[in-house]
Amino acid sequence: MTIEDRDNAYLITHALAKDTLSRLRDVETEQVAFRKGLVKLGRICGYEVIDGAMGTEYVPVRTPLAETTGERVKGLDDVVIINVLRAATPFVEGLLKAFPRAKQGIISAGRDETAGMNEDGEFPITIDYVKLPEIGADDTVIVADPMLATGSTMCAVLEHILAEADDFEDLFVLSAVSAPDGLVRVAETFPEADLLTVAIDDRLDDDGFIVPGLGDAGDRAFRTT
Ligand SMILES: O=P(O)(O)OC[C@H]1O[C@H](OP(=O)(O)OP(=O)(O)O)[C@H](O)[C@@H]1O
Ligand SMILES: O=c1cc[nH]c(=O)[nH]1
Ligand SMILES: [Mg+2]
Repeated sequence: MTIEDRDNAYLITHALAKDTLSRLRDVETEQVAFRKGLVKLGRICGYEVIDGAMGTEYVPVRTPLAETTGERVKGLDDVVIINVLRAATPFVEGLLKAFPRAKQGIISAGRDETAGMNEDGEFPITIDYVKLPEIGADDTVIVADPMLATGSTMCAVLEHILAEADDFEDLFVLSAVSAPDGLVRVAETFPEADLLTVAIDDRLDDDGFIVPGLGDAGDRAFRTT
């Protein structure tokens, strides 16, 4: 099974998204610029979700001069954004500029990197904090994590979400950079989700890092090593 076979994985192709990601990839981009870049990318991706998936409806508008008809985005208030701690935090800050009234959830999920990848290319994932808002049938749920590497974190996160909510309008997994293996793992395991990513990179290295990728997004944004 390859990405080309999937009908639930999509590339975000906005030129500014590609430009911003290229700056994030640059090893010379330091913490503040890196964090701001993730915020910017989140905002662009949010606009792309609105443009590609949400549609508009006609509404009456009274300007200072006349009655007219305008357009409003459908379902803009029925959005749930789930922040996968920690690297998604600046990414979500940007998404919230596109969805300022979104309900927000948090899932703290981390790879156990000392355990390493198993023979199936998965990491053990520790989830130690989950706080989700109520998810309703009209809600568009966006699960944000800039990095989708082996997909282990996202699979664990989606399992949690789907255990609490199985009725929603749409479920999007939004990432900046994905590795082919992880993307396929998540797309196959969760056919009810649509996967959106700005780039699909070449491969994972032996430590489970995306190559070329952008390094450790959490460490670069939070200045830890
Ligand atoms: O697809 P996977 O192989 O699971 O890898 C992706 C995960 O790795 C990173 O988180 P990390 O565990 O480094 O935590 P952090 O965000 O706190 O740095 C990243 O933010 C993803 O959550
Ligand atoms: O390349 C990777 C893989 C997982 N997490 C990251 O931050 N970067
Ligand atoms: Mg990390």
